[in-house]
Amino acid sequence: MSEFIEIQQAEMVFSTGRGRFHALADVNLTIAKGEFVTLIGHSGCGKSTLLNLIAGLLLPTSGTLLCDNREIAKPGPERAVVFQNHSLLPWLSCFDNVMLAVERVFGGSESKSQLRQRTLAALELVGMGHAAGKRPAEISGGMKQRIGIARALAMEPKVLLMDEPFGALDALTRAKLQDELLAIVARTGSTVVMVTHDVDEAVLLSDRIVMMTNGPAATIGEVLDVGLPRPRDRVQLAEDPRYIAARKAVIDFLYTRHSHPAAA
Ligand SMILES: Nc1ncnc2c1ncn2[C@@H]1O[C@H](COP(=O)(O)OP(=O)(O)OP(=O)(O)O)[C@@H](O)[C@H]1O
Repeated sequence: MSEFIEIQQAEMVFSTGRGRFHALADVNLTIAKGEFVTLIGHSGCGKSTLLNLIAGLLLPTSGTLLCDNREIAKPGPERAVVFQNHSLLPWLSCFDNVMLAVERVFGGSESKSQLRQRTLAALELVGMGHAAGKRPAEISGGMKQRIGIARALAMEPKVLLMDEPFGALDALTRAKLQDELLAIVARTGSTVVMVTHDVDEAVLLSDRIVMMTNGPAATIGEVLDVGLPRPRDRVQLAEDPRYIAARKAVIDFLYTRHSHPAAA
């Protein structure tokens, strides 16, 4: 597989009221097209900072980030982001929330009816066609996250960037959306980079798990090749020795070798 996202010697230093804060140092990572990569690490280690660098929402203090051989200099529709808190516009219907993004990307080249078709197709993809006319306040948290994912997928991004997309959901809704995401990614072949705190989520979804050390100057400690065949079934995996071994490797990294300073 070809290298699609390349992160070379990325470093992030924030200027704060109390001086400079060295968040990330020496981050090197390449992600192939169609790969599903999760970033895992303790709270505050810099997962969101790294995701925001890939999104172009932040620029590195030094180092280079490339997407499809182009330097990442600002946000772009080829790198769609799904946040933990859906970020839907409350005064617009679900349909219009998705349509807004579709218009931004395809409005210059497609007719209104093509744009509407794209919007509906994205809502159907996440099983939300029936809620098209509802406002965000009228649907559940899990449904809002689905709309956020539909909005991102509707832009046909080269890369889907997800920052703890299921973090605010109850365990059952979370499991359902994880399964749906697996099915969607299998269908679309999307490249995904996702931040999570959840070891099981990381093992279930990822091709590779990027494990980050604690900050300041956090970096990539290890990268685990999950190597489980797809399609993946959470019930069967629960007893699969390869799943158990992958889970243990991440837990060892997080709680034995890099336990959180606050918990030590
Ligand atoms: N804009 C900013 N200015 C100053 N410091 C920042 C800024 N953004 C992040 N930081 C600091 O950089 C470090 C990494 O933050 P980041 O949000 O990337 O961590 P995280 O691993 O995503 O955390 P969590 O899992 O709790 O969401 C933290 O110490 C944070 O306080």
